[in-house]
Amino acid sequence: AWVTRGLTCNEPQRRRRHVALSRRCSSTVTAARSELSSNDSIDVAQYDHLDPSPHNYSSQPFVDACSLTVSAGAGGHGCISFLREKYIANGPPNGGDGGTGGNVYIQAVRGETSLHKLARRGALKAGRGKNGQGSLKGGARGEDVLLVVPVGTIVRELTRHDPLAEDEAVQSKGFGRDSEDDDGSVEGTDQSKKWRRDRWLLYPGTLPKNFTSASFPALPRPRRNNLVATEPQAPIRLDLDKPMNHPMLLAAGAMGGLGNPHFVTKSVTRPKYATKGEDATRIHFQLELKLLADVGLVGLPNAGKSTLLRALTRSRTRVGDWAFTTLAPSVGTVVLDNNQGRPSIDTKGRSSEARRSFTIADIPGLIEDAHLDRGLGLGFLRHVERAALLAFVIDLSAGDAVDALKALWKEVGEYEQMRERELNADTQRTQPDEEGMVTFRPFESSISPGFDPEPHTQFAGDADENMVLDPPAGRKLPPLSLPPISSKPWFVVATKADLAETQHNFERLQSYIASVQAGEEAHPNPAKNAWRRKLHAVPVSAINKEGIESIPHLILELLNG
Ligand SMILES: Nc1nc2c(ncn2[C@@H]2O[C@H](COP(=O)(O)OP(=O)(O)OP(=O)(O)O)[C@@H](O)[C@H]2O)c(=O)[nH]1
Ligand SMILES: [Mg+2]
Repeated sequence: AWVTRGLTCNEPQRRRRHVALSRRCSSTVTAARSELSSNDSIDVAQYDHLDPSPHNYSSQPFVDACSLTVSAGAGGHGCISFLREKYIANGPPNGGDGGTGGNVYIQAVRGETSLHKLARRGALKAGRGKNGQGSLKGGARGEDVLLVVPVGTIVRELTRHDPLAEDEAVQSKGFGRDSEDDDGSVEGTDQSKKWRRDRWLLYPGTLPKNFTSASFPALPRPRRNNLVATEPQAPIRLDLDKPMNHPMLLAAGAMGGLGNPHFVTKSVTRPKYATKGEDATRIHFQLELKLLADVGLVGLPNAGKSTLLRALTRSRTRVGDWAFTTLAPSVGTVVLDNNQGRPSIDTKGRSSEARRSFTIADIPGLIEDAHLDRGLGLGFLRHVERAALLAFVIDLSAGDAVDALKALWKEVGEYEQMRERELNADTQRTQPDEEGMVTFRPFESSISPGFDPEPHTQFAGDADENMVLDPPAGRKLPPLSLPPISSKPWFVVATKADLAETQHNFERLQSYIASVQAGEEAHPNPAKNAWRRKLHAVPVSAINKEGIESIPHLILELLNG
Protein backbone atom coordinates (compact mmCIF):
# COMPACT_ATOMS: atom_id res chain seq x y z
CA ALA A 1 0.00 0.00 0.00
CA TRP A 2 2.84 2.39 0.72
CA VAL A 3 3.88 2.35 -2.90
CA THR A 4 0.68 4.01 -4.06
CA ARG A 5 0.91 6.42 -1.17
CA GLY A 6 4.51 7.14 -2.09
CA LEU A 7 3.46 8.56 -5.42
CA THR A 8 1.68 11.48 -3.83
CA CYS A 9 3.36 11.76 -0.45
CA ASN A 10 4.81 15.02 0.75
CA GLU A 11 8.23 15.56 2.27
CA PRO A 12 7.76 14.32 5.92
CA GLN A 13 5.88 11.30 4.66
CA ARG A 14 8.64 10.48 2.26
CA ARG A 15 11.22 10.74 5.00
CA ARG A 16 9.22 8.40 7.21
CA ARG A 17 8.94 5.94 4.38
CA HIS A 18 12.67 6.10 3.80
CA VAL A 19 13.39 5.34 7.46
CA ALA A 20 10.97 2.42 7.41
CA LEU A 21 12.55 1.12 4.26
CA SER A 22 16.09 1.32 5.58
CA ARG A 23 14.99 -0.42 8.77
CA ARG A 24 13.47 -3.17 6.71
CA CYS A 25 16.68 -3.50 4.70
CA SER A 26 18.92 -3.68 7.72
CA SER A 27 16.74 -6.34 9.29
CA THR A 28 16.98 -8.41 6.10
CA VAL A 29 20.74 -8.05 6.14
CA THR A 30 21.06 -9.21 9.74
CA ALA A 31 18.70 -12.11 9.07
CA ALA A 32 20.79 -13.13 6.08
CA ARG A 33 23.94 -12.86 8.16
CA SER A 34 22.64 -15.05 10.95
CA GLU A 35 21.50 -17.59 8.37
CA LEU A 36 24.92 -17.53 6.82
CA SER A 37 26.72 -18.04 10.11
CA SER A 38 24.53 -21.04 10.89
CA ASN A 39 25.37 -22.45 7.45
CA ASP A 40 29.04 -21.75 7.94
CA SER A 41 29.33 -24.77 10.14
CA ILE A 42 30.11 -26.67 6.91
CA ASP A 43 33.78 -27.51 6.82
CA VAL A 44 35.51 -24.80 4.80
CA ALA A 45 38.77 -26.72 4.82
CA GLN A 46 37.32 -29.42 2.61
CA TYR A 47 37.36 -26.96 -0.33
CA ASP A 48 40.43 -25.63 -2.03
CA HIS A 49 41.14 -23.24 -4.88
CA LEU A 50 40.47 -25.86 -7.57
CA ASP A 51 37.39 -27.38 -6.02
CA PRO A 52 35.89 -24.28 -4.46
CA SER A 53 32.88 -23.92 -2.21
CA PRO A 54 29.77 -22.48 -3.87
CA HIS A 55 30.49 -19.11 -2.21
CA ASN A 56 34.01 -18.84 -3.46
CA TYR A 57 33.72 -17.11 -6.78
CA SER A 58 33.58 -13.60 -7.98
CA SER A 59 30.55 -12.42 -9.82
CA GLN A 60 30.27 -9.11 -11.55
CA PRO A 61 27.62 -7.68 -13.77
CA PHE A 62 28.66 -8.23 -17.33
CA VAL A 63 27.41 -6.73 -20.56
CA ASP A 64 29.41 -7.04 -23.75
CA ALA A 65 27.28 -5.24 -26.28
CA CYS A 66 25.05 -2.22 -26.02
CA SER A 67 23.88 0.73 -28.00
CA LEU A 68 24.16 4.24 -26.78
CA THR A 69 23.02 7.67 -27.89
CA VAL A 70 25.36 10.50 -27.04
CA SER A 71 24.62 14.17 -27.58
CA ALA A 72 27.10 16.95 -27.36
CA GLY A 73 25.94 20.04 -25.48
CA ALA A 74 23.90 22.68 -27.27
CA GLY A 75 25.22 26.22 -27.26
CA GLY A 76 23.87 28.86 -24.88
CA HIS A 77 21.95 31.82 -26.29
CA GLY A 78 23.46 35.21 -26.88
CA CYS A 79 22.25 38.01 -24.65
CA ILE A 80 20.41 41.22 -25.52
CA SER A 81 21.36 43.87 -23.05
CA PHE A 82 22.26 47.58 -22.95
CA LEU A 83 24.49 49.58 -20.69
CA ARG A 84 22.50 51.41 -18.03
CA GLU A 85 24.21 54.00 -15.96
CA LYS A 86 23.43 57.25 -14.35
CA TYR A 87 23.49 60.05 -16.94
CA ILE A 88 23.62 57.57 -19.79
CA ALA A 89 20.13 57.48 -21.15
CA ASN A 90 20.52 55.02 -24.02
CA GLY A 91 23.64 53.03 -23.41
CA PRO A 92 25.39 50.89 -26.02
CA PRO A 93 24.55 47.18 -26.34
CA ASN A 94 26.55 44.92 -24.03
CA GLY A 95 25.03 41.42 -24.23
CA GLY A 96 27.53 38.59 -23.91
CA ASP A 97 27.80 35.56 -26.15
CA GLY A 98 26.37 32.19 -25.19
CA GLY A 99 28.72 29.49 -23.89
CA THR A 100 29.85 26.52 -25.94
CA GLY A 101 28.15 23.20 -25.22
CA GLY A 102 30.01 20.37 -23.52
CA ASN A 103 32.00 17.79 -25.49
CA VAL A 104 31.70 14.03 -25.43
CA TYR A 105 34.91 12.06 -24.97
CA ILE A 106 35.73 8.40 -24.82
CA GLN A 107 38.58 6.68 -23.01
CA ALA A 108 39.49 3.01 -22.80
CA VAL A 109 40.96 2.14 -19.42
CA ARG A 110 42.33 -0.90 -17.69
CA GLY A 111 40.21 -2.08 -14.82
CA GLU A 112 36.86 -1.67 -16.51
CA THR A 113 35.66 -5.10 -17.54
CA SER A 114 32.13 -4.59 -18.71
CA LEU A 115 29.87 -2.19 -20.54
CA HIS A 116 27.04 -2.58 -18.05
CA LYS A 117 27.30 0.96 -16.72
CA LEU A 118 26.88 2.46 -20.16
CA ALA A 119 24.21 -0.04 -21.17
CA ARG A 120 22.16 1.12 -18.23
CA ARG A 121 22.48 4.77 -19.20
CA GLY A 122 21.19 4.34 -22.72
CA ALA A 123 21.56 8.01 -23.55
CA LEU A 124 24.18 10.48 -22.46
CA LYS A 125 24.07 14.20 -22.90
CA ALA A 126 26.79 16.75 -22.39
CA GLY A 127 25.80 19.96 -20.63
CA ARG A 128 24.33 22.92 -22.49
CA GLY A 129 26.36 26.10 -22.63
CA LYS A 130 25.06 28.86 -20.35
CA ASN A 131 23.40 31.89 -21.86
CA GLY A 132 25.35 35.09 -22.14
CA GLN A 133 24.67 37.91 -19.70
CA GLY A 134 24.77 41.67 -19.56
CA SER A 135 27.99 43.67 -19.12
CA LEU A 136 29.49 41.53 -21.91
CA LYS A 137 29.61 38.44 -19.74
CA GLY A 138 29.92 35.30 -21.87
CA GLY A 139 28.09 32.12 -20.83
CA ALA A 140 30.01 29.31 -19.15
CA ARG A 141 30.89 26.18 -21.11
CA GLY A 142 28.64 23.17 -20.78
CA GLU A 143 29.87 20.18 -18.84
CA ASP A 144 31.76 17.50 -20.72
CA VAL A 145 30.87 13.83 -20.68
CA LEU A 146 33.48 11.09 -20.57
CA LEU A 147 32.58 7.57 -21.62
CA VAL A 148 34.85 5.18 -19.79
CA VAL A 149 34.98 1.84 -21.57
CA PRO A 150 37.02 -1.31 -21.09
CA VAL A 151 40.05 -1.93 -23.25
CA GLY A 152 38.89 -4.04 -26.18
CA THR A 153 35.76 -2.05 -26.94
CA ILE A 154 34.75 -1.54 -30.54
CA VAL A 155 32.74 1.60 -31.22
CA ARG A 156 30.62 1.89 -34.33
CA GLU A 157 28.47 4.79 -35.33
CA LEU A 158 25.03 3.80 -36.57
CA THR A 159 23.32 7.11 -37.19
CA ARG A 160 24.19 10.74 -36.72
CA HIS A 161 22.06 13.84 -36.42
CA ASP A 162 24.15 16.89 -37.21
CA PRO A 163 21.95 20.01 -37.32
CA LEU A 164 24.73 22.19 -38.73
CA ALA A 165 25.43 19.85 -41.60
CA GLU A 166 21.72 19.78 -42.35
CA ASP A 167 21.60 23.57 -42.25
CA GLU A 168 24.53 23.79 -44.59
CA ALA A 169 22.94 21.34 -46.97
CA VAL A 170 19.76 23.44 -47.06
CA GLN A 171 21.74 26.64 -47.52
CA SER A 172 23.70 25.26 -50.41
CA LYS A 173 20.41 24.38 -52.10
CA GLY A 174 19.11 27.87 -51.36
CA PHE A 175 16.43 28.06 -48.73
CA GLY A 176 14.28 30.56 -50.63
CA ARG A 177 13.13 27.74 -52.84
CA ASP A 178 12.38 25.54 -49.88
CA SER A 179 10.01 27.88 -48.18
CA GLU A 180 8.16 28.72 -51.37
CA ASP A 181 6.01 25.67 -51.07
CA ASP A 182 5.26 26.53 -47.43
CA ASP A 183 2.96 29.47 -48.08
CA GLY A 184 3.22 29.97 -51.81
CA SER A 185 4.98 33.32 -51.62
CA VAL A 186 7.48 34.12 -54.35
CA GLU A 187 9.45 36.76 -52.49
CA GLY A 188 12.60 34.70 -52.11
CA THR A 189 14.85 36.85 -49.95
CA ASP A 190 12.14 37.85 -47.52
CA GLN A 191 11.10 34.25 -47.13
CA SER A 192 14.62 33.17 -46.41
CA LYS A 193 14.83 35.64 -43.52
CA LYS A 194 11.51 34.55 -42.19
CA TRP A 195 12.61 31.01 -42.41
CA ARG A 196 15.57 31.86 -40.21
CA ARG A 197 13.55 33.74 -37.59
CA ASP A 198 13.69 30.73 -35.29
CA ARG A 199 17.40 31.38 -34.94
CA TRP A 200 16.87 34.86 -33.51
CA LEU A 201 16.24 35.91 -29.97
CA LEU A 202 14.23 39.11 -29.59
CA TYR A 203 14.27 41.74 -26.87
CA PRO A 204 11.58 41.04 -24.26
CA GLY A 205 8.38 42.82 -25.10
CA THR A 206 9.14 43.19 -28.79
CA LEU A 207 7.23 41.27 -31.38
CA PRO A 208 8.54 39.98 -34.68
CA LYS A 209 6.25 42.40 -36.47
CA ASN A 210 8.08 45.32 -34.85
CA PHE A 211 11.00 44.43 -37.05
CA THR A 212 10.87 44.99 -40.74
CA SER A 213 12.81 42.47 -42.72
CA ALA A 214 15.05 45.27 -43.88
CA SER A 215 16.11 46.15 -40.36
CA PHE A 216 17.06 42.58 -39.72
CA PRO A 217 20.66 41.78 -40.54
CA ALA A 218 21.58 38.67 -42.45
CA LEU A 219 21.93 35.73 -40.15
CA PRO A 220 25.57 35.07 -39.39
CA ARG A 221 26.85 31.83 -40.85
CA PRO A 222 26.43 28.87 -38.50
CA ARG A 223 29.59 28.50 -36.52
CA ARG A 224 31.38 25.24 -35.79
CA ASN A 225 33.41 24.43 -32.77
CA ASN A 226 37.09 24.36 -33.77
CA LEU A 227 37.41 21.06 -31.94
CA VAL A 228 35.34 19.43 -34.67
CA ALA A 229 38.57 19.18 -36.62
CA THR A 230 39.95 16.73 -34.07
CA GLU A 231 36.91 14.49 -34.12
CA PRO A 232 37.41 11.14 -35.80
CA GLN A 233 36.05 11.07 -39.32
CA ALA A 234 32.39 10.18 -39.64
CA PRO A 235 31.08 7.53 -39.59
CA ILE A 236 33.08 6.72 -36.50
CA ARG A 237 34.65 3.29 -36.24
CA LEU A 238 37.05 2.79 -33.35
CA ASP A 239 38.87 -0.22 -32.07
CA LEU A 240 40.06 0.73 -28.60
CA ASP A 241 42.45 -2.13 -28.08
CA LYS A 242 44.94 -0.27 -25.91
CA PRO A 243 44.50 1.69 -22.71
CA MET A 244 44.39 5.38 -23.57
CA ASN A 245 46.32 8.02 -21.66
CA HIS A 246 44.04 10.79 -22.84
CA PRO A 247 40.36 10.87 -23.63
CA MET A 248 39.48 11.08 -27.29
CA LEU A 249 36.90 13.49 -28.62
CA LEU A 250 33.79 11.90 -30.10
CA ALA A 251 31.51 14.89 -30.52
CA ALA A 252 32.32 18.54 -29.92
CA GLY A 253 29.80 20.83 -28.27
CA ALA A 254 27.86 23.33 -30.35
CA MET A 255 28.78 27.02 -30.40
CA GLY A 256 26.85 29.53 -28.36
CA GLY A 257 24.77 32.33 -29.89
CA LEU A 258 26.09 35.85 -30.46
CA GLY A 259 25.20 38.71 -28.14
CA ASN A 260 23.60 41.88 -29.50
CA PRO A 261 26.83 43.95 -29.80
CA HIS A 262 27.68 41.77 -32.82
CA PHE A 263 24.83 43.27 -34.79
CA VAL A 264 25.61 46.96 -34.38
CA THR A 265 25.65 48.77 -37.70
CA LYS A 266 25.72 52.42 -38.65
CA SER A 267 21.95 52.55 -38.92
CA VAL A 268 21.09 50.16 -36.09
CA THR A 269 23.13 51.22 -33.10
CA ARG A 270 21.02 49.47 -30.50
CA PRO A 271 20.04 46.08 -31.96
CA LYS A 272 17.29 44.38 -30.03
CA TYR A 273 18.20 40.91 -31.11
CA ALA A 274 20.82 38.23 -30.55
CA THR A 275 21.19 34.74 -31.95
CA LYS A 276 20.34 31.48 -30.28
CA GLY A 277 22.94 28.82 -29.59
CA GLU A 278 23.47 26.10 -32.18
CA ASP A 279 21.91 22.71 -31.73
CA ALA A 280 24.23 19.87 -30.89
CA THR A 281 25.30 16.78 -32.74
CA ARG A 282 23.69 13.55 -31.65
CA ILE A 283 25.24 10.22 -32.49
CA HIS A 284 23.87 6.74 -32.03
CA PHE A 285 26.64 4.27 -31.29
CA GLN A 286 26.92 0.57 -31.01
CA LEU A 287 29.51 -0.62 -28.54
CA GLU A 288 30.87 -4.10 -28.50
CA LEU A 289 33.37 -5.48 -26.06
CA LYS A 290 35.81 -8.09 -27.23
CA LEU A 291 37.95 -9.18 -24.36
CA LEU A 292 41.62 -9.17 -25.13
CA ALA A 293 43.16 -12.48 -24.23
CA ASP A 294 45.95 -14.45 -25.81
CA VAL A 295 44.28 -17.80 -25.37
CA GLY A 296 40.59 -18.62 -25.60
CA LEU A 297 39.15 -21.70 -23.90
CA VAL A 298 36.44 -23.31 -25.98
CA GLY A 299 34.54 -26.34 -24.76
CA LEU A 300 31.21 -27.96 -24.08
CA PRO A 301 29.41 -26.98 -20.85
CA ASN A 302 30.74 -28.69 -17.75
CA ALA A 303 33.92 -29.75 -19.55
CA GLY A 304 36.11 -28.18 -16.88
CA LYS A 305 37.15 -24.93 -18.57
CA SER A 306 36.78 -22.83 -15.45
CA THR A 307 38.63 -25.39 -13.35
CA LEU A 308 41.45 -25.34 -15.89
CA LEU A 309 41.57 -21.55 -15.73
CA ARG A 310 41.70 -21.73 -11.95
CA ALA A 311 44.48 -24.31 -12.12
CA LEU A 312 46.56 -22.17 -14.46
CA THR A 313 45.86 -18.80 -12.86
CA ARG A 314 44.60 -17.31 -9.66
CA SER A 315 41.24 -16.52 -11.17
CA ARG A 316 38.12 -17.04 -9.12
CA THR A 317 35.69 -18.05 -11.81
CA ARG A 318 32.72 -20.02 -10.68
CA VAL A 319 33.04 -23.80 -10.84
CA GLY A 320 30.12 -26.17 -10.43
CA ASP A 321 29.04 -29.65 -11.36
CA TRP A 322 26.36 -28.55 -13.78
CA ALA A 323 26.17 -27.12 -17.27
CA PHE A 324 26.34 -23.33 -17.70
CA THR A 325 28.06 -22.57 -14.45
CA THR A 326 29.92 -19.80 -16.20
CA LEU A 327 27.56 -17.14 -17.48
CA ALA A 328 29.99 -14.39 -18.35
CA PRO A 329 33.51 -14.52 -19.73
CA SER A 330 36.46 -13.93 -17.48
CA VAL A 331 40.15 -13.51 -18.05
CA GLY A 332 43.08 -14.81 -16.03
CA THR A 333 46.76 -14.02 -16.37
CA VAL A 334 49.66 -16.45 -16.27
CA VAL A 335 53.11 -15.07 -15.48
CA LEU A 336 56.07 -17.37 -15.96
CA ASP A 337 58.63 -15.85 -13.68
CA ASN A 338 60.38 -18.86 -12.11
CA ASN A 339 59.26 -17.45 -8.78
CA GLN A 340 61.36 -14.32 -9.23
CA GLY A 341 58.53 -11.87 -9.02
CA ARG A 342 56.95 -10.02 -11.85
CA PRO A 343 59.31 -8.65 -14.46
CA SER A 344 59.44 -4.88 -14.72
CA ILE A 345 56.89 -3.61 -17.16
CA ASP A 346 58.12 -3.48 -20.70
CA THR A 347 57.05 -0.10 -21.98
CA LYS A 348 58.12 -0.68 -25.56
CA GLY A 349 55.29 -3.07 -26.26
CA ARG A 350 55.16 -6.75 -25.87
CA SER A 351 56.48 -7.69 -29.27
CA SER A 352 60.02 -6.53 -28.49
CA GLU A 353 61.01 -9.63 -26.58
CA ALA A 354 59.86 -13.17 -26.12
CA ARG A 355 56.88 -12.93 -23.84
CA ARG A 356 56.82 -14.25 -20.33
CA SER A 357 53.15 -13.84 -19.59
CA PHE A 358 49.84 -14.35 -21.29
CA THR A 359 46.14 -14.12 -20.59
CA ILE A 360 43.45 -16.77 -20.90
CA ALA A 361 39.76 -16.15 -21.45
CA ASP A 362 37.14 -18.55 -20.14
CA ILE A 363 33.76 -18.29 -21.81
CA PRO A 364 30.45 -20.09 -21.24
CA GLY A 365 30.22 -23.54 -22.78
CA LEU A 366 29.03 -24.14 -26.33
CA ILE A 367 26.54 -26.86 -27.05
CA GLU A 368 25.66 -28.56 -30.28
CA ASP A 369 23.49 -26.28 -32.41
CA ALA A 370 24.50 -23.23 -30.42
CA HIS A 371 24.23 -21.36 -33.71
CA LEU A 372 20.48 -22.02 -33.58
CA ASP A 373 20.52 -20.08 -30.34
CA ARG A 374 20.54 -23.13 -28.11
CA GLY A 375 22.22 -22.82 -24.76
CA LEU A 376 23.79 -19.41 -24.35
CA GLY A 377 24.32 -19.09 -28.07
CA LEU A 378 27.46 -18.23 -29.96
CA GLY A 379 27.69 -14.61 -28.86
CA PHE A 380 30.43 -15.28 -26.36
CA LEU A 381 32.74 -16.53 -29.09
CA ARG A 382 33.38 -12.88 -29.89
CA HIS A 383 35.63 -12.86 -26.85
CA VAL A 384 37.93 -15.47 -28.35
CA GLU A 385 37.82 -13.81 -31.74
CA ARG A 386 40.85 -11.76 -30.87
CA ALA A 387 42.69 -14.49 -29.01
CA ALA A 388 45.90 -15.48 -30.67
CA LEU A 389 45.20 -19.17 -30.13
CA LEU A 390 42.39 -21.46 -29.09
CA ALA A 391 42.47 -24.22 -26.51
CA PHE A 392 39.70 -26.77 -26.97
CA VAL A 393 38.84 -28.21 -23.58
CA ILE A 394 37.39 -31.70 -23.85
CA ASP A 395 35.97 -33.79 -21.05
CA LEU A 396 37.35 -37.33 -21.42
CA SER A 397 34.65 -38.77 -19.17
CA ALA A 398 31.75 -37.42 -21.24
CA GLY A 399 31.47 -39.45 -24.41
CA ASP A 400 33.68 -39.65 -27.44
CA ALA A 401 36.37 -36.96 -27.38
CA VAL A 402 36.78 -36.95 -31.16
CA ASP A 403 33.08 -36.26 -31.67
CA ALA A 404 33.24 -33.47 -29.11
CA LEU A 405 36.16 -31.85 -30.92
CA LYS A 406 34.37 -32.05 -34.27
CA ALA A 407 31.20 -30.59 -32.77
CA LEU A 408 33.13 -27.67 -31.29
CA TRP A 409 34.80 -26.89 -34.60
CA LYS A 410 31.45 -27.00 -36.32
CA GLU A 411 30.06 -24.36 -33.97
CA VAL A 412 33.12 -22.16 -34.39
CA GLY A 413 32.65 -22.39 -38.16
CA GLU A 414 28.98 -21.43 -37.80
CA TYR A 415 29.97 -18.45 -35.69
CA GLU A 416 32.32 -17.20 -38.37
CA GLN A 417 29.68 -17.39 -41.04
CA MET A 418 27.27 -15.56 -38.77
CA ARG A 419 29.80 -12.77 -38.21
CA GLU A 420 30.43 -12.42 -41.88
CA ARG A 421 26.73 -12.08 -42.60
CA GLU A 422 26.39 -9.51 -39.82
CA LEU A 423 29.29 -7.47 -41.10
CA ASN A 424 27.91 -7.50 -44.63
CA ALA A 425 24.48 -6.45 -43.46
CA ASP A 426 26.07 -3.67 -41.47
CA THR A 427 28.03 -2.36 -44.40
CA GLN A 428 24.95 -2.25 -46.53
CA ARG A 429 23.00 -0.45 -43.87
CA THR A 430 25.55 2.33 -43.41
CA GLN A 431 26.22 2.98 -47.08
CA PRO A 432 23.20 5.19 -47.94
CA ASP A 433 23.75 7.24 -44.81
CA GLU A 434 27.26 8.08 -45.82
CA GLU A 435 26.13 9.34 -49.19
CA GLY A 436 23.59 11.76 -47.82
CA MET A 437 26.06 13.11 -45.29
CA VAL A 438 27.76 16.44 -45.51
CA THR A 439 31.05 16.37 -43.68
CA PHE A 440 32.83 19.45 -42.54
CA ARG A 441 36.60 19.00 -42.74
CA PRO A 442 38.52 22.24 -42.40
CA PHE A 443 41.70 20.19 -42.33
CA GLU A 444 42.45 16.55 -41.96
CA SER A 445 42.62 15.45 -38.36
CA SER A 446 45.99 14.16 -37.32
CA ILE A 447 44.76 11.56 -34.87
CA SER A 448 44.33 8.10 -36.14
CA PRO A 449 40.67 7.20 -36.43
CA GLY A 450 41.61 3.64 -35.57
CA PHE A 451 40.19 0.60 -37.10
CA ASP A 452 37.77 0.22 -39.90
CA PRO A 453 36.21 -3.22 -40.15
CA GLU A 454 35.11 -2.55 -43.71
CA PRO A 455 37.75 -3.28 -46.29
CA HIS A 456 38.78 -0.26 -48.33
CA THR A 457 38.12 -1.68 -51.71
CA GLN A 458 38.86 1.56 -53.48
CA PHE A 459 42.35 1.67 -51.97
CA ALA A 460 43.00 -1.94 -52.77
CA GLY A 461 41.90 -1.45 -56.36
CA ASP A 462 43.97 1.45 -57.63
CA ALA A 463 47.10 2.09 -55.68
CA ASP A 464 48.16 4.88 -58.04
CA GLU A 465 45.19 7.04 -57.19
CA ASN A 466 46.01 6.54 -53.57
CA MET A 467 49.44 8.03 -54.19
CA VAL A 468 47.97 11.06 -55.88
CA LEU A 469 45.58 11.63 -53.02
CA ASP A 470 48.56 11.81 -50.71
CA PRO A 471 47.20 10.69 -47.35
CA PRO A 472 48.29 13.03 -44.56
CA ALA A 473 51.52 12.06 -42.88
CA GLY A 474 51.28 10.18 -39.61
CA ARG A 475 47.92 8.69 -40.42
CA LYS A 476 48.28 5.04 -41.18
CA LEU A 477 45.57 3.16 -42.95
CA PRO A 478 43.93 1.02 -40.29
CA PRO A 479 44.19 -2.76 -40.34
CA LEU A 480 41.43 -4.19 -42.43
CA SER A 481 39.89 -6.81 -40.18
CA LEU A 482 40.52 -9.39 -37.52
CA PRO A 483 42.10 -12.62 -38.71
CA PRO A 484 39.49 -15.36 -39.00
CA ILE A 485 39.11 -17.68 -36.03
CA SER A 486 39.59 -20.75 -38.14
CA SER A 487 43.13 -19.80 -39.11
CA LYS A 488 44.32 -19.49 -35.51
CA PRO A 489 46.68 -22.05 -33.98
CA TRP A 490 44.91 -24.43 -31.66
CA PHE A 491 45.49 -27.38 -29.37
CA VAL A 492 43.39 -29.72 -27.30
CA VAL A 493 43.33 -30.03 -23.53
CA ALA A 494 41.81 -33.38 -22.59
CA THR A 495 40.69 -32.90 -19.02
CA LYS A 496 39.31 -35.06 -16.20
CA ALA A 497 41.97 -37.66 -17.03
CA ASP A 498 41.90 -38.74 -13.37
CA LEU A 499 38.49 -40.35 -13.80
CA ALA A 500 38.18 -44.07 -14.49
CA GLU A 501 38.05 -45.37 -18.07
CA THR A 502 39.25 -42.24 -19.74
CA GLN A 503 42.48 -43.80 -20.93
CA HIS A 504 40.94 -45.39 -24.00
CA ASN A 505 39.09 -42.21 -24.95
CA PHE A 506 42.30 -40.22 -24.81
CA GLU A 507 44.18 -42.76 -26.91
CA ARG A 508 41.53 -42.50 -29.58
CA LEU A 509 41.72 -38.71 -29.49
CA GLN A 510 45.48 -38.82 -29.78
CA SER A 511 45.47 -41.20 -32.72
CA TYR A 512 42.84 -39.03 -34.42
CA ILE A 513 44.98 -35.95 -33.95
CA ALA A 514 48.04 -37.80 -35.21
CA SER A 515 46.22 -38.91 -38.35
CA VAL A 516 44.91 -35.36 -38.95
CA GLN A 517 48.49 -34.20 -38.63
CA ALA A 518 49.63 -36.83 -41.11
CA GLY A 519 46.86 -35.85 -43.48
CA GLU A 520 45.10 -39.22 -43.30
CA GLU A 521 41.96 -37.81 -41.70
CA ALA A 522 40.01 -34.73 -42.67
CA HIS A 523 40.84 -31.66 -40.63
CA PRO A 524 38.09 -31.01 -38.05
CA ASN A 525 38.07 -27.43 -39.26
CA PRO A 526 36.52 -27.36 -42.73
CA ALA A 527 37.93 -23.91 -43.57
CA LYS A 528 40.54 -23.75 -46.31
CA ASN A 529 42.95 -21.64 -44.30
CA ALA A 530 42.91 -23.98 -41.28
CA TRP A 531 46.01 -24.11 -39.15
CA ARG A 532 47.86 -27.33 -39.94
CA ARG A 533 51.16 -27.21 -38.15
CA LYS A 534 51.99 -29.32 -35.10
CA LEU A 535 48.82 -30.37 -33.29
CA HIS A 536 48.87 -31.26 -29.61
CA ALA A 537 46.53 -33.03 -27.24
CA VAL A 538 47.46 -32.61 -23.58
CA PRO A 539 45.92 -34.94 -21.00
CA VAL A 540 45.36 -33.18 -17.66
CA SER A 541 43.51 -33.47 -14.42
CA ALA A 542 42.82 -29.85 -13.68
CA ILE A 543 41.18 -30.54 -10.36
CA ASN A 544 44.35 -32.21 -9.08
CA LYS A 545 46.64 -29.79 -10.89
CA GLU A 546 48.23 -32.71 -12.73
CA GLY A 547 49.62 -32.44 -16.23
CA ILE A 548 49.02 -28.72 -16.52
CA GLU A 549 52.70 -27.70 -16.20
CA SER A 550 53.35 -28.26 -19.89
CA ILE A 551 50.45 -26.05 -20.98
CA PRO A 552 52.03 -22.62 -20.33
CA HIS A 553 55.14 -23.67 -22.22
CA LEU A 554 53.12 -25.00 -25.09
CA ILE A 555 51.14 -21.77 -25.21
CA LEU A 556 54.26 -19.61 -25.13
CA GLU A 557 55.78 -21.70 -27.88
CA LEU A 558 52.72 -21.18 -30.05
CA LEU A 559 52.48 -17.48 -29.19
CA ASN A 560 56.15 -16.75 -29.78
CA GLY A 561 56.48 -18.97 -32.79
N1 LIG B 1 37.46 -35.37 -11.69
C1 LIG B 1 37.64 -34.18 -12.26
N2 LIG B 1 36.65 -33.27 -12.21
C2 LIG B 1 36.86 -32.09 -12.79
C3 LIG B 1 38.07 -31.77 -13.43
N3 LIG B 1 37.98 -30.50 -13.92
C4 LIG B 1 36.75 -30.06 -13.59
N4 LIG B 1 36.07 -30.99 -12.91
C5 LIG B 1 34.70 -30.87 -12.39
O1 LIG B 1 33.82 -30.68 -13.47
C6 LIG B 1 32.76 -29.81 -13.08
C7 LIG B 1 32.61 -28.69 -14.06
O2 LIG B 1 33.73 -27.86 -14.02
P1 LIG B 1 33.70 -26.37 -14.52
O3 LIG B 1 35.11 -25.89 -14.47
O4 LIG B 1 32.68 -25.57 -13.85
O5 LIG B 1 33.26 -26.59 -16.03
P2 LIG B 1 33.04 -25.49 -17.15
O6 LIG B 1 33.54 -26.05 -18.43
O7 LIG B 1 33.59 -24.20 -16.74
O8 LIG B 1 31.46 -25.46 -17.22
P3 LIG B 1 30.54 -24.28 -17.76
O9 LIG B 1 31.01 -23.03 -17.15
O10 LIG B 1 29.19 -24.66 -17.34
O11 LIG B 1 30.68 -24.26 -19.24
C8 LIG B 1 33.10 -29.33 -11.68
O12 LIG B 1 32.34 -30.09 -10.78
C9 LIG B 1 34.56 -29.65 -11.54
O13 LIG B 1 34.90 -29.92 -10.20
C10 LIG B 1 39.09 -32.75 -13.46
O14 LIG B 1 40.18 -32.56 -13.99
N5 LIG B 1 38.82 -33.93 -12.85
MG1 LIG C 1 32.85 -22.44 -16.49
